[in-house]
Amino acid sequence: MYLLCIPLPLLVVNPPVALKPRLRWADQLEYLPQTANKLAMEEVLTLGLGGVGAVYSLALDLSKQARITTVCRSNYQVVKDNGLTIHSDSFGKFEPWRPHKVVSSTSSPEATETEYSYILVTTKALPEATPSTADILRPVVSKNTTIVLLQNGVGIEDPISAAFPENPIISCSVYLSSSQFSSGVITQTALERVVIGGFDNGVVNSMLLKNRVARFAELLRVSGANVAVNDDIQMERWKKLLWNASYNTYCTVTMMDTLTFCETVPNATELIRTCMNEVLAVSNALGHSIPPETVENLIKFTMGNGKYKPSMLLDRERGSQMEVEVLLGNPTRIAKEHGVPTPILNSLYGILSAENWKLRQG
Ligand SMILES: CC(C)(CO)C(=O)C(=O)O
Repeated sequence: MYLLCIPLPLLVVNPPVALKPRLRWADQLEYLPQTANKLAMEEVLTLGLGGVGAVYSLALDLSKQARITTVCRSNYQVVKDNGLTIHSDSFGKFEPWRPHKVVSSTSSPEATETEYSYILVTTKALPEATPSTADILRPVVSKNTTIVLLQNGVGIEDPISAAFPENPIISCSVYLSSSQFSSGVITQTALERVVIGGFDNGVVNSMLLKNRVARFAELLRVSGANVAVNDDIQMERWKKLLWNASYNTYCTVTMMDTLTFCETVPNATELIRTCMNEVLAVSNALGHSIPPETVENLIKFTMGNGKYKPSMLLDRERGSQMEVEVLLGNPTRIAKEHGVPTPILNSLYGILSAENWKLRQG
């Protein structure tokens, strides 16, 4: 059993950034229906029903204020016939849990007949994959849809925002120890925490975005989820990247869980620390203020905890594509644009890109 609890320094929510100028009355009125509809049933579509997708779909369902349609691919038949078995330390045991509707694709008539207020994207973030996530979403995104990204990495919002500039996007930093070890059976142990915030693309009205974030947070909170709202969600994403760009990558290269890597590789701590400091330097160059002691706190915490297999290692073991672009490719490109040297991240990017290529060859 692999357990991981995320240390407090990683979870501490920053104080809100400076208040934005107040909207005029007329602008506020325009968005009043969002508040007036507060208790209306939300139509929610979940793309991807693995560990993260299943647990947060269940959570939204438990709010009794959301009707869940799920798009399933590999587990479509199993979920359609039997529902999902979910054993969740946070939300309880469900044998089975059934979404309102199960569909096999976003373009199927059963999927497109509904207008969704929220679409949850919980698939792996693979910007290089075809069809792109934006293309998969296109048939089900309508004028009033808010797109919620529950994915790892940085820069993940850009392609979605480019495809749907008028739709609010909620970006989420998810800490969830949950996996689908066999088709349709999901296990989630102690860790459950999500930090959410609006993605400001300069097009979507900021009051509308704030309302959509608040409503989504409320839905999760009602169900008992551990949710926090942070206006500086990008800082949260970079903070999480400290862990993902170091432990995910070294554990995957060595095919070792965190503890085995730390205990058997003589310079493990030095490797992790250098990697985290590179991520910190890029994040500083972007103007995010992650406390520097976060690095040592994360190392101390991870070394003092049990064996844990990061998601990237699980992907490699399954022979699936790994999130190399969003955990390493985007950060190294951003580093380059800002003149920040990242030799360790660059070399991990090269090595893991090669591994991804080999996985694609089968
Ligand atoms: C934080 C953690 C460990 C679980 O959500 C993760 O992001 C991963 O395994 O990739």
